[in-house]
Amino acid sequence: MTAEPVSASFCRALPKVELHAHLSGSISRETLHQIWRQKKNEEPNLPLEDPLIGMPPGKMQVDIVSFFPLFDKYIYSLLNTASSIRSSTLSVLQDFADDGVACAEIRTTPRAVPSSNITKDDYVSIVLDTFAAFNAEQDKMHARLILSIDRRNTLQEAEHVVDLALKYADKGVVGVDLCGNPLRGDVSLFAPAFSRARRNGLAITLHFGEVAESGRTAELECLLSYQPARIGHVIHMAEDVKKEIQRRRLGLELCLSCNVLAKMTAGGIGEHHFGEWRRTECPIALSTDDVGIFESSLSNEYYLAAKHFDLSKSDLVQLCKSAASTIFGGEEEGTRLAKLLDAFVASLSAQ
Ligand SMILES: CNc1ncnc2c1ncn2[C@@H]1O[C@H](COP(=O)(O)O)[C@@H](O)[C@H]1O
Repeated sequence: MTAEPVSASFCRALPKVELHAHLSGSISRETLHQIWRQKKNEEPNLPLEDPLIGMPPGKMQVDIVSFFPLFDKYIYSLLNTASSIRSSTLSVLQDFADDGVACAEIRTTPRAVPSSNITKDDYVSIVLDTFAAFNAEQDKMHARLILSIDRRNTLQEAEHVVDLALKYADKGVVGVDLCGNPLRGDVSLFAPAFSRARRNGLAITLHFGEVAESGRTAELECLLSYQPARIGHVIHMAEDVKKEIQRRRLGLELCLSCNVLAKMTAGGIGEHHFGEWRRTECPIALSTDDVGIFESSLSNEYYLAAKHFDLSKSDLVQLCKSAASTIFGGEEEGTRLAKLLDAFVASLSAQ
């Protein structure tokens, strides 16, 4: 591989693996705008502001407190019909594929839309049908689904998410996640739900230590007792917890721009904890979290990592391999990714 510095086009061409992306947070501003325009045509008195004005591209200032209400108060009001859920899902998949993502495990929280007679089950089925149609149409990117339990859920709601994940496991659901506002909820409630998910073969990923308040050892030990294969963000925690993560070699889904822009970490990209974790044996999957909001694509995340941590082209290929080693999508998909990465390296050497 050439020793030239990493370029943006190299990062785009790299066959990448996206393992931590929230579906509704990954919708581009332009797609939200189009959905808004269509609704506004149908309903001129629509009380919602144009997303290009309400969430101005390149000028959004969000922190962990102002971030979550964006979904409940705004984005979900736009995604309230089967057709808007379908078209936004398709645009997210297309955007990841266009960015050179070869494998995407995208998560979403089952959401009922009573005004359109959409149950949580219908929602998952609409999303999965869109994934299936996308996967069938092209061979560049394979998309799988992870269902999220929201920290605000009751145990009964969490059990329903697990029911849906099991019901649709043979249609592309590969795991269960715990997400939502880290300043809310009691994660210990969900033990029976995660235990059932695991007993039935679903892989588990958990948002982990996103803010100091959710980084207390009691909470993190509880989360580790759910036997996650991967954990996301992994910012705030005591040294003993870090050691346990390393002992288990958990897969780490790390989101550079999201954490810096939402001020979940102190300092800039160069101070991100990616620098610390990359010296351990835990596989790392650089991920975008919510590219629709933070506006940094996965290839840009790789570019930023190269720039701020002095990584070479072969370091980035290794990073992709490390992400591929921690997918939930199974051995066959792992082999496909390994071949893609080998072919990518071979094509560079041939140049
Ligand atoms: C800082 N990053 C984050 N931390 C925790 N939860 C997050 C998140 N970003 C997004 N979500 C969760 O994902 C939902 C939107 O996508 P879906 O409707 O599920 O597809 C948000 O409502 C929130 O619960």
